[in-house]
Amino acid sequence: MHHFALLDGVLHAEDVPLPAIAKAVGTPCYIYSAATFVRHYRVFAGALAAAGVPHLVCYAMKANSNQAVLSLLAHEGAGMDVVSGGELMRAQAAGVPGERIVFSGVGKTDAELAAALDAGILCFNAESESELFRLSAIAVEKGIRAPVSLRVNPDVDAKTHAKIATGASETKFGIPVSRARGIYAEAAALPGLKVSGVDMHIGSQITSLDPFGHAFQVLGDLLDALRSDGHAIDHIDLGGGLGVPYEVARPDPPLPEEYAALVARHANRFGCRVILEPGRMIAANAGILLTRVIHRKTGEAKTFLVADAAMNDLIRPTLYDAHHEVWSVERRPGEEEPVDIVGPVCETGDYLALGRPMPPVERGDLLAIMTAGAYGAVQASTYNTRTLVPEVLVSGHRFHVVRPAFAPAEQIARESVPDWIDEASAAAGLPEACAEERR
Ligand SMILES: Cc1ncc(COP(=O)(O)O)c(C=O)c1O
Ligand SMILES: N[C@@H](CCCC[NH3+])C(=O)O
Repeated sequence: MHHFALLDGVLHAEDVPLPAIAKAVGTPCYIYSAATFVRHYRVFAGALAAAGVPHLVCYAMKANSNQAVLSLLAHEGAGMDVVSGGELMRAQAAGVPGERIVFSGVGKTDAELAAALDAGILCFNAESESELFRLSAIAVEKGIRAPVSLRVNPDVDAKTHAKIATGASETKFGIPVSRARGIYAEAAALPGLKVSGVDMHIGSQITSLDPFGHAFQVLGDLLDALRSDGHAIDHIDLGGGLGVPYEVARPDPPLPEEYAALVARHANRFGCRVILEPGRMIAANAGILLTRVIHRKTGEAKTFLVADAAMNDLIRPTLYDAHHEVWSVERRPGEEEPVDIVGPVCETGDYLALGRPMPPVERGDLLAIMTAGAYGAVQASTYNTRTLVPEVLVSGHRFHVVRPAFAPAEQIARESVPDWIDEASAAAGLPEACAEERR
């Protein structure tokens, strides 16, 4: 079942026609399907349960951290993977108990480590010796021991876009597997730490099971070694990274069920609880970006559709050459022709799709940028003093604005001009030539 589908020739989100949302909320806006979020979570967790793997799915909220989305998943029993004090605060605000939170990231500050200790989180996924020392010291001050895993870098090629591959030895992430035993021994000797797991994450939008299989093998070997060194490992965190189908014309990445079967094959050997941190898999196809065409413009050799959404709203095409399908909300009859779908931002790289075959599209038409539920709204900015677009959650016939727009007037109102600004201008002085002229 697809929750974004044509009904009587009009694209709907669940039971709501998209033009109705455009009318009520304006464009551009992000629109999420509650049922799709829930279904994706259940497919993941269900496949592991069916395979008899003791597990916890910690949704990687960096993909989409809207409070409504988090509340929905928390209600399903999901745990959360957080990467900042801000995300930790979000997990807590959504009612996720500490024992279902893991904390990833290369740069946790003292304040963030302390907040997570106070929250009683399940595990710190540490990424350096320096972090281990700080975490131990802060835990000792609090008179507790911090549960810790080391994020190990298995040095595999995740075969994904270079900007989102994390499992090769030249990235900033994790510690090299070759040094893991030594650093685990150091961790175990620190008074504020309790070694409890092993962690990895090799990258994102991974479209083949091979890199995962390879990495699970490396982790399994390490786990055996760590146990023989006397560490009591009670869980293994396999990270996230499973890709989603962005392109109709490309072979689909493995299904969550196939991924779960691979996890299950290794789980026996691991002999402990398995934690997974899927982000994109849960969120991507649960959301779209709705935009309206402002102008249709014919260039020398091309046709441009200038949409009201731009790279500041969805940066994935610009940043990763990412492909998002674009659908007309109400398709007009006629031949397809290739067009560039661009935004109003003053950057040549501001586009949503290039050379894309589209049916006839006129000024004023609505377009849906598909598979935009993950790494969409969370990566948006107000560049060019554009509105941070609203987010809308749909369930059945209902919809709700789960984050209102952040408009230019409010952006300006948040800034502050010091009362000495005129003096600052005088204090800057004039360059010689300029001063000459003014004499
Ligand atoms: C540590 C960690 N866990 C989980 C994820 C989620 O990845 P994905 O959205 O590809 O499932 C990421 C992002 O790549 C990550 O850095
Ligand atoms: N932001 C990236 C994914 C980054 C993964 C985060 N560790 C994307 O849109 O594909």
